[in-house]
Amino acid sequence: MTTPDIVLRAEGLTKRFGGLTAVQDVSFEQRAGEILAIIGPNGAGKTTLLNLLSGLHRPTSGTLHLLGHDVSRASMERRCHLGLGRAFQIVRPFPEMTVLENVTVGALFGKPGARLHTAREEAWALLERTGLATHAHKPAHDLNLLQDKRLEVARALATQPKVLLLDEVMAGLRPTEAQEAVELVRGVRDSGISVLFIEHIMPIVRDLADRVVVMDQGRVLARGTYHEVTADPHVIRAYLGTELDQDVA
Ligand SMILES: Nc1ncnc2c1ncn2[C@@H]1O[C@H](COP(=O)(O)OP(=O)(O)OP(=O)(O)O)[C@@H](O)[C@H]1O
Repeated sequence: MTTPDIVLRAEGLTKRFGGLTAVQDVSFEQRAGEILAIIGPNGAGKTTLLNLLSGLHRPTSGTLHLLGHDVSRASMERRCHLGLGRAFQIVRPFPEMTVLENVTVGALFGKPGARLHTAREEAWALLERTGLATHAHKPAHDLNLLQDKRLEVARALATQPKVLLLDEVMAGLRPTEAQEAVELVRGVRDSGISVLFIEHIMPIVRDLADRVVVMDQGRVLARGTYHEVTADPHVIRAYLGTELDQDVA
């Protein structure tokens, strides 16, 4: 099956928690092969939006299409099987299992009916690709932070996504490690997977994103290329200034 031109289409997505509207009337499209960044100040609703995309939350209103399928009310499993993968900011592998076993679980989860030996072969290939092959037989709790993040990306890739959601996976990395992680994400995109990521570190957004959606107080404040949104006076007022001073180098 060919991948549609638009992999994600959110229309009027809204999420209320009691009296608080965390995400309000958010609409955007992600094109196939695109790296799309979601940025905005603390509390802007970025994580809630990602939770609406992955299926952790159901929207109060609005719709979401994934690869042409209406998944507005679909479970996380259904979205995963349709081609959505997610790596979390707080890395949560199974700590006692080896790195290889952790990725194998991802490969089994992503494909109902997958055979164990096929899943293990796929897991090996992903460990090579994410630079973790030499750590394959270590328990996951022995990895350092960068390796943990590589493992999280490998586990998400093991579900064979067409769209990968990344939630601040660069957080806490040293500058050289962040650059390695940037290369990893570029490699993921170059393999044909569309990537949507939340990030606070602006140089990473500049280096990675084809387009940027800026959120503020639950709404979309601006969208465009990095240079377009960072020149937008509304974005500068609501978010930038201090953020632009941060650097990964
Ligand atoms: N499960 C929940 N129940 C109630 N309120 C929530 C819940 N999740 C998020 N919120 C609220 O929704 C708003 C948006 O939060 P969210 O975590 O989505 O923002 P964010 O842009 O990801 O922030 P940060 O950059 O700090 O992670 C905040 O006011 C937050 O307190």
